Amino acid sequence: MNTEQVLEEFRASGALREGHFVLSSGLHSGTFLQKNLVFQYPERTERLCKALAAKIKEAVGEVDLCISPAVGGIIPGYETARHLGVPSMYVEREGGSFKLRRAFSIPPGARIAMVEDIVSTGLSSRECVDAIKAAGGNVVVAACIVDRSGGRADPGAPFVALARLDVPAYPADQLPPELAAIPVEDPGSRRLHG
Ligand SMILES: O=P(O)(O)OC[C@H]1O[C@H](OP(=O)(O)OP(=O)(O)O)[C@H](O)[C@@H]1O
Ligand SMILES: O=C(O)c1cc(=O)[nH]c(=O)[nH]1
Ligand SMILES: [Mg+2]
Repeated sequence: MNTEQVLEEFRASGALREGHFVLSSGLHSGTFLQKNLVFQYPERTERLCKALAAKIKEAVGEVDLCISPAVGGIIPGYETARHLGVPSMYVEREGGSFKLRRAFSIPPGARIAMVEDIVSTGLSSRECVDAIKAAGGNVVVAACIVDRSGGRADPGAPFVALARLDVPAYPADQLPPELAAIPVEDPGSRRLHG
């Protein structure tokens, strides 16, 4: 699957949103990939994650386990794991930082694929990779459906993206006037329990 085919799944789901969004990182953008609108469709999710699983295998060979950052990573992590024929776990925020909870435990020596939905700055991916390492895991690849950083993000492990875009994002005090004129939405979960 190439970037245009991935974007077509987002467009057809109404998931390619224009407006004024504050991103997980705190940066602002006029474009938001509302992946949950794609993941509500099992067949679209299957197509995307089957392709991501193949790309992971091509890049690093067999893995033993997928681990994703909640909330957005849970569905693509599970579906990618299904195509890789391995288990799927997730980390979730506890007091602001990602932890492996729910009695999940990492088998010794497991080769782990960290599976993220969208990468913007790479911060959430790095936090997830760090949480996996803190739980004793070996992350051999950081994979995502869409990297919107133009390849500049560093997720903290060898990086595989199914699609790659370069979408502008701005600090709050450097907004272009056309963006500043639009009311802001905060669609993610990072600040939900603040
Ligand atoms: O590369 P970054 O700059 O970290 O941005 C990408 C992250 O932002 C979103 O998560 P968010 O924290 O908004 O919550 P969600 O997973 O519940 O959507 C998305 O799911 C990624 O995890
Ligand atoms: O950076 C983010 O928080 C982000 C960007 C995006 O396009 N989609 C998303 O779910 N999160
Ligand atoms: Mg997320």
